[in-house]
Amino acid sequence: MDGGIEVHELGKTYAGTPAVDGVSFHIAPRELFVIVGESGCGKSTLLRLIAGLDAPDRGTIRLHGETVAGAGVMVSPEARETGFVFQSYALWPHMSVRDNVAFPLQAAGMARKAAAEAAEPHLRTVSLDGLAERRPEALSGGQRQRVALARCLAGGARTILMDEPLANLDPHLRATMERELLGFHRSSGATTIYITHDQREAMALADRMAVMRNGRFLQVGTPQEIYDRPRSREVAEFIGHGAVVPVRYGDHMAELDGVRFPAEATAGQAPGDALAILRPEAIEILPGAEPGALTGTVRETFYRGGTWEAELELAGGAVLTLSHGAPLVPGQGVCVRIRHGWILPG
Ligand SMILES: Nc1ncnc2c1ncn2[C@@H]1O[C@H](COP(=O)(O)OP(=O)(O)OP(=O)(O)O)[C@@H](O)[C@H]1O
Repeated sequence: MDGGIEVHELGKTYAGTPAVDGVSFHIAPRELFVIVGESGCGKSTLLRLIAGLDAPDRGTIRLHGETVAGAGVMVSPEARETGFVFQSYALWPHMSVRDNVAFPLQAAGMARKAAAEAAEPHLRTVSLDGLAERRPEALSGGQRQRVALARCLAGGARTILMDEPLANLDPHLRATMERELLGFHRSSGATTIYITHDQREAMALADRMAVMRNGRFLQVGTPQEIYDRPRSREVAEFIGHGAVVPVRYGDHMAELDGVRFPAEATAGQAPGDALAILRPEAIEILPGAEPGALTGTVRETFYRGGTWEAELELAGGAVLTLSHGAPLVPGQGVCVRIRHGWILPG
């Protein structure tokens, strides 16, 4: 049975400080699971434990139904049927593109010529068939990335681990490579774990994602769940834009500066003082004052290419984040309506 990836209570401590601190999760077969978190939160350590490059201090890892780490078991990286795509690309510099892709097949015992032929369809998949004779040094960053992907395909990896693979690329190439990575993941049939510190990239790619901090998972869910219903202030502020403001909550409504607006909360949320996350797209800018409107003064503005993002300080002191299709100017008075908010649990 193909059980995907199952990780239970995994822990790894370096010099008395936990880098991975009791993490448990289950990734379904063929899922693309993204782990996002700030530098130093433990993402790479977690990936290295799954790859078998490091041994955990506690917990278990099962890959596709087989225990590969834990309870006295430590399966070598080679025996885990795992492909890596790391930032450093890790291509063989003295081999051509074709030989790099054919390498896992040769390592598995296939003759050189047969391995080179078997590499061809994988080179075509990543559109590198025209560059097969080149050495990695004569490729762009994005092309090297694609060689690493083709090598994963050729190796028949059932688990693909990607550690910030797009970090060295310029923004335009990143967007192209994101599309290619998604296509690659789907055609490979592999279960993929992708780590990044870029929450935008995480949301664009993930079937489900985990937000990691201090060696732990703060929340696991689809990008939309995490964006719309963050479990804590930390998650709300790390994922997407928006403002966390104090409100009074009760009966599916929140009150801010004497104005009530619809608010969702987890079942069992007690009425009373609470914190709400208000996303920019849930705040409507009105042509003028009207009942149920809040008024404020624009503080900072940022042009985001086609839209203006602004911080609006309300009369009561709370600061909202707005997004608007027309220029907003610091000092300008603005009336807004809050369409809905999410009450942070607690
Ligand atoms: N071999 C090691 N020896 C000692 N400490 C380590 C080692 N590897 C990682 N750490 C520490 O463990 C913590 C987690 O590191 P890790 O590389 O997993 O973080 P990360 O989230 O991948 O960060 P980045 O995004 O910067 O790569 C950090 O505090 C790091 O300094």
